Amino acid sequence: MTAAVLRRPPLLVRAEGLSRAFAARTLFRRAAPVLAVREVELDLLRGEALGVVGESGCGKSTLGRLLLGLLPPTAGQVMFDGEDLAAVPPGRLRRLRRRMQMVFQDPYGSLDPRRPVGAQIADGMLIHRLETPAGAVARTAALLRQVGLDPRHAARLPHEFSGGQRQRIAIARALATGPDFVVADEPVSALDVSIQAQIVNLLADLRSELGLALVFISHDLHVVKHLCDRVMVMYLGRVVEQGPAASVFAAPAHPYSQALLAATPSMHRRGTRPPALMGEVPSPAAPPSGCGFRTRCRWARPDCAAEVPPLAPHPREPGRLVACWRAEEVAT
Ligand SMILES: Nc1ncnc2c1ncn2[C@@H]1O[C@H](COP(=O)(O)OP(=O)(O)OP(=O)(O)O)[C@@H](O)[C@H]1O
Repeated sequence: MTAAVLRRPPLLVRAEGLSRAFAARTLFRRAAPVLAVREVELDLLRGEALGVVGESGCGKSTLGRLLLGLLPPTAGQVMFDGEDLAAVPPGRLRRLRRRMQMVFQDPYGSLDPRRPVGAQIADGMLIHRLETPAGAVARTAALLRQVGLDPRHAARLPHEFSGGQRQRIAIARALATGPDFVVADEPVSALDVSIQAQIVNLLADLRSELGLALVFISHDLHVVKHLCDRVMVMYLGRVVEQGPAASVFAAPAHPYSQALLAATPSMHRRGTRPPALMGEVPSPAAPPSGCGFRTRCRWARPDCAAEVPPLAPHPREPGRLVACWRAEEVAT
C-alpha cells in the first residue's frame, strides 16, 4: 500500500465542548432552561459520513444547526477548516457558509412554493457570485441531471413534483454552492418508504462523487448503517457512544445503544436481543444527576447518580468511545 492510501483525510469540522441551552418559559414565569446539547466533542474528516442517532428530542437537530453555525452555542466552539465560526468576521463567515449546506426533512417546507425550482437552485450561485446568470442556468441544468431530474423541468413550481423529486431538488439546491460539508436532518423520514432508498442511494453516490463530509441525522438505524462510516449515539443532549458504524451496530456497548437497536427488530442478532427501552425520556430541562440514562438503564447502580460518565475508550475496541460507568461489564 502506498503512503497516499494510508494517509488520513484532513479534519474539516471540529466541535469542542459544544453546548446549547434554550430559555424555556411557562405562561407566567420562567422555567429551567432546556439543555439541548451538552459538551459535545466531535471531529469530522473530509469526505467522512457521520450518522447521528437517538430518540426524538435528544438534541440531534440542534447539534446539526450548531455545526453549521446557524445557531450560536452557549458554550464551546465549532471550528470549520481551522476557523472558529463564532470568531470569524461576517464577510469571511459568508464565504465559509457557501461550503456548508443543510438538507431538511421536509422539502416542501424548505422550498418556496411560488418560485420555479430552477431559480431556487440558482439562488446560492448568484448570491455568492459563483456564476453569471447564463452560467447559473447551465449549472442548474447540470445539477438537476446530477440528482436524476430532467433539466427541462427547471421552470416548474415545487407542487408539480412528487415528494421524492422535491427532495432531489432540495439536494440540488444544497449542492449549488459547491459545499464540502452537508448536514442532512432526517432527509428521508417524510418520504414514502418506497422512495427513501432512492434518496439514500443518491446521497451516498453524491457523497463519494463530490467527496462531501456528511452529518446524517436519522431515527433510522438501517439507513445510518448503510450510509455512514461512523455513528454517534445521543441521549439527552450528550454523546453516549461513538465509533465505526459497522462495529457499533454489530455490538453496541452503551446500554442505551443496545436498547435502541433492540427497538429495531431486524438489527439485532437472533437470541441476543436485550430488553427494549423502559419508561419515558426525562425532560432535558431537568436531566437526572450523574448518568442521564440511569433512570431507564437495567445496569444502573446507585453510584451512577453521582457523576456524569466521561466518553472514554471502549474497554476492548480502540477507536470506539462509550460513556458508561459499567462499560466493562456491559460490553462482555
Ligand atoms: N428553539 C428552541 N427553543 C426551545 N427549545 C428548543 C428549541 N429547539 C429545540 N429545543 C428543545 O431542545 C431539545 C432538543 O431538540 P432537537 O430538535 O435538537 O432534538 P432532536 O433529537 O432533533 O429531535 P427530533 O428527532 O424530534 O427532531 C428538545 O427538548 C427541544 O424541545
